[in-house]
Amino acid sequence: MAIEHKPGDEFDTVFGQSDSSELTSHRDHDTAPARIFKIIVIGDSNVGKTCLTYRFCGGTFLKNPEATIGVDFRERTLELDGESIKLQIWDTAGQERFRKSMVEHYYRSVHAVIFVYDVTSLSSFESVPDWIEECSRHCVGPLVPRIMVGNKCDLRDRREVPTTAAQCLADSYNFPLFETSAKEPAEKEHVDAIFLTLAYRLKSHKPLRLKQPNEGGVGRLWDQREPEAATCQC
Ligand SMILES: Nc1nc2c(ncn2[C@@H]2O[C@H](COP(=O)(O)OP(=O)(O)OP(=O)(O)O)[C@@H](O)[C@H]2O)c(=O)[nH]1
Repeated sequence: MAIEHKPGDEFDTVFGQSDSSELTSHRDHDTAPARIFKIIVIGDSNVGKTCLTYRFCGGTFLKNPEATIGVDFRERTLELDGESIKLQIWDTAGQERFRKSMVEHYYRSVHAVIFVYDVTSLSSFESVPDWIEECSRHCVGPLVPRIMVGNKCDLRDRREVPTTAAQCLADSYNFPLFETSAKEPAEKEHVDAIFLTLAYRLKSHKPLRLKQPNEGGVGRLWDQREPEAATCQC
């Protein structure tokens, strides 16, 4: 079941079934435990979920990633306004055969969802509503922040998904949209900023605006409203 979290909540028990001792780690400088947030990254196979999460948690572009089987976990602890926040990123498998036994685990007690598509693959973009529907089927409610990320923007000549179409779809769900590249070194800070935006959102539960480098309208105010039926007229 999705959790509505408020400032001051603690999430130490969220991963009660995990065997990771990291999850109970505490801040070095005092005794307050870091709040832990589970973020799942969802989307078709090959869109770059592993590379995006690796870029954020490892700082570099992962060359020759292998298809994710089940789930890979990555973590990064952030210091936000003096508070230690630990993001536990669940890099999920895009291939059905590698994910079907794990789906229930993906969505259990999730705090935020990132839907990834590949801007050079129209089919990966067209799959986004199916991923959103799967998410809804697993009772992830409107108070769980969700964002859409179009990856592989470095492949400018191969783009198949126009920003306008992506923005239209994102608007129909009231999700913020970001376009980036896990590969392009110049986008490193932007990848960080996307995850940071989520982290601030989770921490404060308040609307937050991320300024994009081009200010082209991609990346905007969060809107908690859940549309009754998402429709994209584009
Ligand atoms: N040009 C470019 N290639 C990328 C980018 N991100 C990932 N790739 C490549 O896309 C391919 C798939 O990347 P992954 O990160 O493994 O994709 P995935 O979505 O995790 O795939 P699954 O584990 O099968 O679900 C790899 O060959 C990556 O090198 C990017 O931003 N730009």
